[in-house]
Amino acid sequence: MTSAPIAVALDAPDLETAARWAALVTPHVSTVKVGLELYLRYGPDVIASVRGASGVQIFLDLKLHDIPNTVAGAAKAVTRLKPHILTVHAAGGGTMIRAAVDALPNTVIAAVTALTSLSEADLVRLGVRGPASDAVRRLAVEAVGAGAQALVCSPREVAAVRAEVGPGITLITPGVRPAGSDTQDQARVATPEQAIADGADLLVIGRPITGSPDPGAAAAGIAAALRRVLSG
Ligand SMILES: O=C(O)c1cc(=O)[nH]c(=O)n1[C@@H]1O[C@H](COP(=O)(O)O)[C@@H](O)[C@H]1O
Repeated sequence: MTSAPIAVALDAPDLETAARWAALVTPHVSTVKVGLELYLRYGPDVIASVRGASGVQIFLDLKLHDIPNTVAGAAKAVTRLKPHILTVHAAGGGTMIRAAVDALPNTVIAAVTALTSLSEADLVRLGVRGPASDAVRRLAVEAVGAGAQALVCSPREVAAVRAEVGPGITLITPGVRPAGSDTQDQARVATPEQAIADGADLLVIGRPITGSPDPGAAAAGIAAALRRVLSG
């Protein structure tokens, strides 16, 4: 059975917990995501701990956002970790995104458009013109034009982004919540089934899995639901 297109966000306070979660979910999912919490506490060694002996893909979510020269240097600094995916903020602009793409040719550079924790009203207050989906599409066009092979957006915009960028770009959606589960600090959310039906290629899911008493079973349950959508 192939693993489901899910990146489990290992947002853990300690390495032991992250490695335990990774071991429990990797039979069911394609990818595990290491973000700022783990990386800033433990540094690059965290990657080997969560990768373990499995063939799971590593999504390194550092959301780089700086001038092009600094982003290029930061991207080169993680080369030896061989991440499958590395995030940068699309708002850093095309030249910055291109710098990351050129610095890490064997890694998929994923441009984060508008954080899923921001509501439509938040975005307007921050000066974003028009609906979120328009802003996300503008950022997506900029990022793809600069060579980004993947985009991070909310599942609410994924269909509009797909229509804009076509089939060749990997669309990654956080802000995913199984029906009835707490949205917590996420604002622009949808269910896993809806995200996949609307064209997402990889779902980032953290607390609905890692906050469960049995993260392995939670991952297996969502993976089975996705398989039903994908085969239907
Ligand atoms: O780049 C990301 O992965 C990301 C972008 C975004 O817009 N929203 C977002 O939630 N994320 C990440 O996705 C994960 C979502 O976790 P949960 O809200 O626990 O499912 C976290 O690790 C976030 O850092």
